[in-house]
Amino acid sequence: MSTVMQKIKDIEDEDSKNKATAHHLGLLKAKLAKLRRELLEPSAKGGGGAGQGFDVTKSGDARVGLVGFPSVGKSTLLNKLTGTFSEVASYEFTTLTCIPGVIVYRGAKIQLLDLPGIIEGAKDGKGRGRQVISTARTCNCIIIVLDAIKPITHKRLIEKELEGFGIRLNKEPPNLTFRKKDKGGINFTSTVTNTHLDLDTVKAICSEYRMHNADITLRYDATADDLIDVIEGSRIYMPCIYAVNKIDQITLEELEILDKLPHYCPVSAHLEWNLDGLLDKVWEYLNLTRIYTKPKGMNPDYEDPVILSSKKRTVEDFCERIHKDMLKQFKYALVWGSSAKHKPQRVGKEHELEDEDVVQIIKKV
Ligand SMILES: Nc1nc2c(ncn2[C@@H]2O[C@H](COP(=O)(O)OP(=O)(O)OP(=O)(O)O)[C@@H](O)[C@H]2O)c(=O)[nH]1
Ligand SMILES: [K+]
Ligand SMILES: [Mg+2]
Repeated sequence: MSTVMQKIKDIEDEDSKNKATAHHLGLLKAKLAKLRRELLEPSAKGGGGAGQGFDVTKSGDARVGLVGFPSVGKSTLLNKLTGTFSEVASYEFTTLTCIPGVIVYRGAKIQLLDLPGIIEGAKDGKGRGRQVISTARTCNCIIIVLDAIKPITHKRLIEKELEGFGIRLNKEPPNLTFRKKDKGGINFTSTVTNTHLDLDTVKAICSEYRMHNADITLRYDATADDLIDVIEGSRIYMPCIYAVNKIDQITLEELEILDKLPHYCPVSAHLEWNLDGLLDKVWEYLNLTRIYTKPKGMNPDYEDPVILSSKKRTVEDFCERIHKDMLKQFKYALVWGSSAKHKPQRVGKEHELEDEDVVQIIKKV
């Protein structure tokens, strides 16, 4: 283990010397990604254990995790948002395990996870860091909690810990294809101008993975890291909100600056300031789809929507959530709402639903 850690450090040192050429840098990045994976694989010995999260059952329609340095106010936030009890104290590492709570918001049940504080080096096995970040990987959205009176550099440190564990924040999966072949060498094409990658760099990265025959097509200005992410796989792309807590401790001028930053949400958990704003943002970032069911001849049930994710929201997904045999009996559906062209529109099971649509399923007789 220590040798892997040492290798990582050596590469990071070499990287920071910044003398390397683009393709050499690409090679270093690939080596680094491979070593990190080695470190996180279950076979790895010692160093805080493998990438196993806390054993908390998933429940509800979505899972949101609170991640941050110690004593930034994660537990205070959980208590105020969910009414669940998690111990709060002025000393660091008060929370030692994962404490779940539930928020019912706009008819959706959102599981909120309070997690132990992480420190720099968490991804490499310091403290309970790996367990925390493994659990974070199971979330649909992460709230990075920052302390308004602590240095702003903390944000970047937390991001690096999550990135080191394959979590990509507020980022779309790279729009590039990588196809392994049996022969033909490295074939690199791009539909746009590339400022980061050239054939040499791509070849250096591929050779590190012992891949000498592959078709690589870029559809945007991808970086070496993006290519490595695609080759490595198992990356998780997740929305992230930066909740800057303890704003009762800063000036109005400072608050105005924070308020303008993208993905930021200033709050005071203790004084319950802007918790509604935070919930609104969580809702926005989760991008859930509420579907109201309308039984034949009756009004829609607006109290208890079926909650679908933004990626799985066809009529078929809806049917599967209602009853396992629903699809067998499915004839067509009537849809009212923003996804419908008429009121109602008759649709098949491939139809994509929108938030707050009303659906009536017509069964075969
Ligand atoms: N001034 C101020 N203090 C706060 C606020 N929220 C939390 N605190 C205080 O910050 C300290 C740490 O709060 P916790 O909720 O225990 O923080 P945590 O992030 O869960 O800490 P660990 O579990 O140790 O990682 C406590 O003394 C809280 O009372 C806030 O909005 N304003
Ligand atoms: K604490
Ligand atoms: Mg805590």
